[in-house]
Amino acid sequence: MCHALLVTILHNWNGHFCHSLPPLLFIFSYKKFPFRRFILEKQNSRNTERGKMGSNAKGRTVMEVGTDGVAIITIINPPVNSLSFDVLFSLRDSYEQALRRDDVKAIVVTGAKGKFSGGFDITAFGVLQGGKGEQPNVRNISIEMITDIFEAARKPAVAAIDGLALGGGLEVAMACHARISTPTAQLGLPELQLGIIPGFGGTQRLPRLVGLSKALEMMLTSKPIKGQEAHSLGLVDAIVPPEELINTARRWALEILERRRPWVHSLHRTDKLESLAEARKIFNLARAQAKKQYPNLKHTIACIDAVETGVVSGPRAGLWKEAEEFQGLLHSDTCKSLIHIFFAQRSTTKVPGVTDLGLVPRQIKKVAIVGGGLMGSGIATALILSNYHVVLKEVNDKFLQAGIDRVRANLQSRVKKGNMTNEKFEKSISLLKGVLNYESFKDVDMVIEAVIENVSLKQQIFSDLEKYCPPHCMLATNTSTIDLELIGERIKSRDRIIGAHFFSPAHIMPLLEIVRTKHTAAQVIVDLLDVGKNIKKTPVVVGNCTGFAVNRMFFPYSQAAILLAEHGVDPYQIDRAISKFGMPMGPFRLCDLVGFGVAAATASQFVQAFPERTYKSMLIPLMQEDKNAGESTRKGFYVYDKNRKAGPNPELKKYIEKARNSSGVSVDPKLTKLPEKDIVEMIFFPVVNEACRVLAEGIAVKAADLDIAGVMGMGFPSYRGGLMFWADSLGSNYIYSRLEEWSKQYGGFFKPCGYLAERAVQGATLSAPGGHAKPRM
Ligand SMILES: C[C@H](O)CC(=O)SCCNC(=O)CCNC(=O)[C@H](O)C(C)(C)COP(=O)(O)OP(=O)(O)OC[C@H]1O[C@@H](n2cnc3c(N)ncnc32)[C@H](O)[C@@H]1OP(=O)(O)O
Repeated sequence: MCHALLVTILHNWNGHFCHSLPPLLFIFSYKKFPFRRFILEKQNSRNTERGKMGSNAKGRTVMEVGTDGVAIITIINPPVNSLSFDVLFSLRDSYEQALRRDDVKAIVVTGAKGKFSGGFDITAFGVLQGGKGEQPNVRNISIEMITDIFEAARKPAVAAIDGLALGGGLEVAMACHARISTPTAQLGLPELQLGIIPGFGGTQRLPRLVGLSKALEMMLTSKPIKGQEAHSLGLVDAIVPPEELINTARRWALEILERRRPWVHSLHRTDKLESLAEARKIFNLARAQAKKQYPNLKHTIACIDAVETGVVSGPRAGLWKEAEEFQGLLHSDTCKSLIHIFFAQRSTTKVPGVTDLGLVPRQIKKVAIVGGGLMGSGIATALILSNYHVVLKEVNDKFLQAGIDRVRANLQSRVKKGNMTNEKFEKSISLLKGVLNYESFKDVDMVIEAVIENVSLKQQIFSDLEKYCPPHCMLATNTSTIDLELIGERIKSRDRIIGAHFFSPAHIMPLLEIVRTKHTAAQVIVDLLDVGKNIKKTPVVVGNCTGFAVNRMFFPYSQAAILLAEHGVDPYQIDRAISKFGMPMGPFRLCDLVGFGVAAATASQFVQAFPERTYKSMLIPLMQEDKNAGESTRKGFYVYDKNRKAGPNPELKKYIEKARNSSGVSVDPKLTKLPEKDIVEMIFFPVVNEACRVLAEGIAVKAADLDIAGVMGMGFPSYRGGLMFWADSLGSNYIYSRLEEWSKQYGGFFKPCGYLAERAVQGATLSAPGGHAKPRM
């Protein structure tokens, strides 16, 4: 649990997006519209293109014309009806056919299987990002297709939205002349979470439908809204239950044709736009907030710029500006990193040798938790929020009541913030039962032990669990560091033992580190993956070792900072450089937050496990002796006022001096003027080095899992793609040579591992598969 508290704050501060877009009679002219030419060329070479367009290049639309003269165009591209190039070409073809046919009077656009569309096909971003030859340009789709064909159509079109209309999906819907939605459909422009801005006219149409402030909020936060709210904002025109969706939409389309409903071109509405003076104020405020909250990100500002251009110079100019910004952002490191994170997050549940065996997760109905402390009560909260029955066990009434009170407080804080109804509160809390013995464990499907980090206590608990729980019951521990083999030493059914390492507060933090030993049954891993999904966590499956993946990778983070401070780097400069890099806070501020007690205990575990590469310093023990123990004592590397505002500790220099003498090191004049870039590298390259070891030993299945673990567990900036993705952007050779150079000057702490050395010699990336040990099972 060493990083439990740390991780909470980190994540909350991270601010990453883990995890917030003319009625002309159109006569098509082949010569005038290069996009048409592009499409035809693409169609001719479609077979070759298929390979390039990513795995989703199987999409299409189908059109059915009813006796009422309404053409229903349905987008079909499972699983989320994303807009692959195939779908876009086919949508255009269907539209053109509908416009040409005399028996078609009006159009309804919808998505198959209850989903309108999840937006542009993210697997096809690679095609847009280029390669050789002519590449499709989003401007062609946005202006020549969506605006000049769809919105300008001389037959009315209505979007029938169920499930989701996100990104390009909502943008297509906004180009229709009306939108009908189900109440629970999700509508949004989440493009910024991918490092781009909406590119199919979203920056122009959304503000004209919902007003500037709401549109900016929706785009900058990437958060979707539900159909009901979309209706109250004017984004959709009517709300109906799913079974009435298509019929209402087709009737609505005919009523537009008969002029009984307005024929609205969103791009040309102005009634929702604020006055120019008011708009300027909104833009200035949004820019100031974006710069403060996301200082390293350009695309937030680009989004505001595109909206502003449309408001100041008209929507057509806005569309051009949007397309220009989109095209530029596509090639940015931020976009590439965030797209990597998008897929990496979804791939953590694909575990070779486990999830490919055809195992079906068993139903887990009732879960027991041993220990009602901060972690146990957080885990209980997460479970009851997702409708699991929970038995919470403590050793006496007082502790039990405190645990239950903590669960109640966790839920109440949701009610206070308006995120939970009283009814849901009552329902959730009714699922929790407090107990003082193992009686109620006889019919549980899973137990999570969440007591203090004491090996013999845990061993005793697991012996008891084996006695009292049914034979199918999964036996999980929430330990953050202790070897699972040791915990299960006294029991027979070791195949049921698994680590369920939650990060505090467990009901909020998104990461679940699932630890398997070589005995853990694949079925048990599949079961826990399913529980993780149900309680909305991102699981990362890792092997068993001291600190597992997250804590182990990051132990050199604070050690490197202390090493640098002892060699003469100003600690506050280190924290500033690391925060600027994008971490929620620097290592010294973090240490204060976690508390010196936890920091020292964790450090000692790593010193024991990896003595050759831990930097041993007296700095923390010396400060602890004088009751400087971090934020809880209002004195640590910083001093804290009563509002928890941190300021430099004037005595810190003295302690560093003492620690330096005790380590026998001296100030290195070179380091006293260390540039920020070097500070970042000297702190993070040892972390990369340890991550390489984790990979080489098969503790992690793939580098992308470590990227997700670092982003969700430690607050590593997602817009840098995670630790290994970022490292690969610098090159294995560069990292190796720098570590080698520092290890000669400052010792074994920096010594590059064999895996890194090998990759450097080969000129290979650190993330490339192969060459490392089989996953540990
Ligand atoms: C020009 C335009 O303005 C640009 C754009 O439109 S960019 C795209 C904007 N759209 C988005 O950002 C939406 C991204 N998707 C999501 O947020 C979520 O996937 C979702 C809300 C649609 C569905 O969530 P959920 O039901 O939990 O399923 P989830 O596991 O995320 O996705 C299911 C599968 O669909 C894939 N998928 C989801 N959205 C996709 C998309 N837009 N393109 C391609 N694949 C997509 C996922 O990768 C996943 O594939 P997998 O099963 O092989 O791992």
